[in-house]
Amino acid sequence: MYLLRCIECGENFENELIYTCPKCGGLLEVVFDVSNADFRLDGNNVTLWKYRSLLPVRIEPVTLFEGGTPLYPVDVDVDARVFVKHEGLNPSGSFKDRGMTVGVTKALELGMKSVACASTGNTSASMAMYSARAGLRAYVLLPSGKVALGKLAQAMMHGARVIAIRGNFDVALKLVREISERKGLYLLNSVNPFRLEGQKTIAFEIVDQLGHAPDAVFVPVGNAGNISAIYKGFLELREAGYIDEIPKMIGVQAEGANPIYRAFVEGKDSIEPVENPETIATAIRIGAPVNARKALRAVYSSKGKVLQVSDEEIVSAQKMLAKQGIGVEPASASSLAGLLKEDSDFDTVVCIATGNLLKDPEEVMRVSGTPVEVDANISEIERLI
Ligand SMILES: N[C@@H](CCOP(=O)(O)O)C(=O)O
Repeated sequence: MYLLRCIECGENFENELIYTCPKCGGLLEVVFDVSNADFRLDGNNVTLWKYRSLLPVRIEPVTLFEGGTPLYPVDVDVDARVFVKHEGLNPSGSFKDRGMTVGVTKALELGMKSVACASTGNTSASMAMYSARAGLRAYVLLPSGKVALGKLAQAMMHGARVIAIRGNFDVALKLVREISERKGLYLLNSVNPFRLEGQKTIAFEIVDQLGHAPDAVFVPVGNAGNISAIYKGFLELREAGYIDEIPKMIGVQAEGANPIYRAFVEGKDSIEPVENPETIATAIRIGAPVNARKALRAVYSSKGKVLQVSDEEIVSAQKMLAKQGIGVEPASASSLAGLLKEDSDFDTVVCIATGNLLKDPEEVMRVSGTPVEVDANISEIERLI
C-alpha cells in the first residue's frame, strides 16, 4: 500500500533498506495510497496507532503508548485562538517518540539488530528507549559537552553506547551516516523516511483534536524533519478528503542557527550551512539541516514562512508558557516566540512544543535562579511568605 519515492528525481523504490536515492542521492519519502485511510477524526481515542492504516509497518508495533499529546489553549497577546501541542508529554519527553515507534518497528521488521543516530539529545534519548524496548543494540554519536543533561541521562540509562565526538552535531551526523553504512547499522535520524512517517501523525492529531485544520502551525526547526513530516500529514489528510485547506507551515529557527531562515529570506530552495551554530536552544543548534530542501518546499507550498528568534525571545516565551503550567525546553518555546513576533490575521494557530522542560534542567536553573535558603525555623520562613 506504499512505496518509497525520491523527493528529487521522483524515482520509485521497493527496497526498504535504502534511505537515499541510488540514482541521484536525494532523500526518499514514503508514498501512500491514502484511499486506505480507515480512521475517523472525531476526537476519540487519540493515540498515534489510531492512524495505523497510514503508517508503513507490517508487524505489531514497538510501542510505549506515544502520541495523544494534549493540545492546550493558551492565553497570549495575539488576536487568534492559540493552542500548544505539548509533544514533551510523550514517553521520552519529545516528539521523537512518534518517529521512533515507527522507525524501531521497521528496524525489527527488516531484521536489523542494531540502530544508530547522531543527536543533539532528544533523538538519542528516544532511540535508546525504544531500542531497549525492542531488544536492539543502540549506538549514539553526539557533540561532546553540548547535550542537555536530561537527554544524555536518558540515553545512558536506557543502555545506548554513547560516543561523544569532539565536533558539532553536523559532523556527528556525517560520521554516523558513514559508520552505519560500513557496519550495517539501521540509521534512525530524520533521513530515515519511515521515522518521519510517525511524526506526520502530529498533523492527524491536531485535526482530530481541533475538529478542523488550523490556519497556521508554528514549528521549531533544527534538522527540519518535523516540519516536513507535519506538512506531509496535512497533505495526506487533504488527499483523503478529511480537510480542504493545508495550514500555513511556519518554521522558526534560532538566530544563531538559521540557515533555513536565510534561504527563505533570499527566496532560495536550498541552504548555505552555518559553520558554527550557537543558541541556548540546543535541540535546534544545527548548521546544516539535512531536511532543509523538504522544509523549504513545505513552507513555500503552504504559503508559510520561516522566522528567526533570539535566545532572549526564546527564554521569554519559555517563561510565558511555564506561567500557564506548560513546561518546555528552550527549542520548544521558539514556536511561540515566532508567533509573538508575527503580525498575522490567523483565527486558529497551533504552536508545536517539541520537548519537556526536564530535558534541560541546567538551562532552567540558569534562567530561573536558585531557591532562597534560610534557617529551619518558622519566623525565618514567615518572613518570606
Ligand atoms: N534535535 C535533534 C537533532 C537530530 O535530528 P533528527 O530529527 O535528524 O534525528 C536531536 O534531538 O538529536
